[in-house]
Amino acid sequence: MALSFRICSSPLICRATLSNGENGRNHHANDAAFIRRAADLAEMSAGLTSPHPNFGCVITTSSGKVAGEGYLYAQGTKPAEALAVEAAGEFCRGSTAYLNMEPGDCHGDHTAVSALVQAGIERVVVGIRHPLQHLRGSAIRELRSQGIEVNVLGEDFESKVLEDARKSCLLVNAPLIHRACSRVPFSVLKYAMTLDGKIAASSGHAAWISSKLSRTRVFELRGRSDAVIVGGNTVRQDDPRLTARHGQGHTPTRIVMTQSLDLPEKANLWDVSEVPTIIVTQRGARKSYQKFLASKGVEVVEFDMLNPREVMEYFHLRGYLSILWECGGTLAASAISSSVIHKVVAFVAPKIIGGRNAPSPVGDLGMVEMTQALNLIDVSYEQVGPDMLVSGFLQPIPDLIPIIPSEDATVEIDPSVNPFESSIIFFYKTWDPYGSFSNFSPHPIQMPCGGENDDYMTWSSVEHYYQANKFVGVENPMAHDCVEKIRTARSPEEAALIGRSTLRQKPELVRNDWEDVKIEVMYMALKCKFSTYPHLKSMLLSTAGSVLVESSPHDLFWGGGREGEGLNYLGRLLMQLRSEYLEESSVSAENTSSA
Ligand SMILES: NC(=O)C1=CN([C@@H]2O[C@H](COP(=O)(O)OP(=O)(O)OC[C@H]3O[C@@H](n4cnc5c(N)ncnc54)[C@H](OP(=O)(O)O)[C@@H]3O)[C@@H](O)[C@H]2O)C=CC1
Ligand SMILES: Nc1c(N[C@@H]2O[C@H](COP(=O)(O)O)[C@@H](O)[C@H]2O)[nH]c(=O)[nH]c1=O
Repeated sequence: MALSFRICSSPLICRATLSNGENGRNHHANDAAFIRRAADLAEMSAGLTSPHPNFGCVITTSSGKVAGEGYLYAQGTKPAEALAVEAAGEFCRGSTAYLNMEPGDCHGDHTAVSALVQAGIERVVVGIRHPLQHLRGSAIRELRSQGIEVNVLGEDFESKVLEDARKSCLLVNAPLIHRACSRVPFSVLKYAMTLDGKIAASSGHAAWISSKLSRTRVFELRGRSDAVIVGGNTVRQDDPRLTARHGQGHTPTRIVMTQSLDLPEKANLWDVSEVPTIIVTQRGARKSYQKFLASKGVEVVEFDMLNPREVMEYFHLRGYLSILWECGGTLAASAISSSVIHKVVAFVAPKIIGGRNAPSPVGDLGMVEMTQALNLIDVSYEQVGPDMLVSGFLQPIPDLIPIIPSEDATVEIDPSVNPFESSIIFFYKTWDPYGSFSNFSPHPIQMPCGGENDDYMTWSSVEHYYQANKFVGVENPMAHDCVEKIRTARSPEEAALIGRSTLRQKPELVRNDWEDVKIEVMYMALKCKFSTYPHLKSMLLSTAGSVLVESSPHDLFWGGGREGEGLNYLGRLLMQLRSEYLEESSVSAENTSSA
């Protein structure tokens, strides 16, 4: 909803003009289908290039026909948006572009945004905002500043079918989202298991549990990972190659975690002619053997604390986005306990191997009751040849809902605020540190009575004035009574109670234009309050640069809501007032210096 209002002389009759934007559209099903298509396109480079931000773009004409598509092949190649614009040609004009993720123009590169603008795209639908904070929101703001209508799923319009489409956008960039929200790469634990829960025979022999088809899927999984990691014991037992076997495209680095460095002189992994191998080990382990490995071109990295989290934080710093854990149960248990595993992929083969000591996929987690079991979420089941592929998440993909409500509008109101750098000042109850910002604070205000004469009326609080205005100007004696009852209410809470209950029980007493004017009414009351009390005005000015959020968990219009899903209009109006005061003081400072 785009809202513009002009500042009027008297609040009682001022109108705010609502320009209803795209919310009226009910193309949700179409939007969802094309966003899902964009997410599918974004996947196209997986396995071909090193994991990177995955972008897909679908351009559709006003009649809903696909005019052009594109996806980002690899970092530094032509953006998906530019490719789709090229493919759509003159059909771009007046059309809609669907993006699984906000364009990632970075370091001054505006190729994606300018491609859409110059092509004459009229509307852009975005699955998710860019997860990386330094990029988040800038392309959306740039597109809007060029007059393009931009809808962000989950922020501008809600619906179940769109929620599913949005989920596909989160999934296709899970590694990037995790990079934005944590200091470890996105990790998938993958294993093949017999029906009786073994990952090898009691002898340690494991070739093969899963079918050829399943192992082809594993090669794909490896291809979309930056690295594959195993424990020392798996190297000793299997002498694995851990390659993607696809002949072209991306080959993941192979990592071995070993405390003892007790590894064989000869191993497939020491052949680094095509794929690098990195050994991560305890500091000081077997120095001579380290030299031997180095002579083979195998990189050795030492850790004081060799544990999965330290190792993952290290590879996060090396820019790895996605790791495939193909280790045995011992290391798997350690990785799960360190909560570095986000997703589990298990190939269950219809085989029985038995063996009391045969190894299982996950070693000791210290759990003794079934109620302690870790439940996977978003579990999916797929038959792959004779095997059953069960995959699910141990940790949900962070949802990226703005950490502040209405982040775009916030930046528009007060450009000095960076939604992700600035502090956020929450206020709600009058006894909070910034409780005086609340409408319930006991600061009487003098407001014009409206009409010809310049009479003023005293209201005990902003809340009294705001609630009474719901019923002002309604030709009904009951409405007049209501205004009087609210005006004389002994507390702001009482005034709010009368106003809210009357609005619910007797809607016919509410003025017709209330939805149009309520923001203006509130603005004028706040302007009066902060102009009347200098200490309140200086308190407001002292918050410069911070985001102000009324942390009401249930008032999703004036408040910010529990997870920032509220519109936070009270916070917005206070930030707008603050900007105006700051503007006034900088203008008067200039005048005095030039005088
Ligand atoms: N079916 C399947 O999908 C798979 C089956 N397997 C099978 O599983 C068996 C190997 O399982 P497992 O013995 O559990 O081997 P792991 O792959 O779990 O390796 C365990 C070794 O990892 C090293 N390590 C380094 N840091 C840690 C840590 N923080 N916590 C735990 N271990 C650490 C140690 O090596 P070190 O001793 O050198 O110090 C440890 O002995 C083999 O038979 C193999 O065939 C293995 C992988 C997949
Ligand atoms: N046995 C077994 C798996 N074992 C895993 O695969 C590794 C061998 O990989 P490579 O040397 O590239 O063929 C081995 O070390 C272990 O990590 N994987 C599976 O998908 N299915 C199976 O049945």
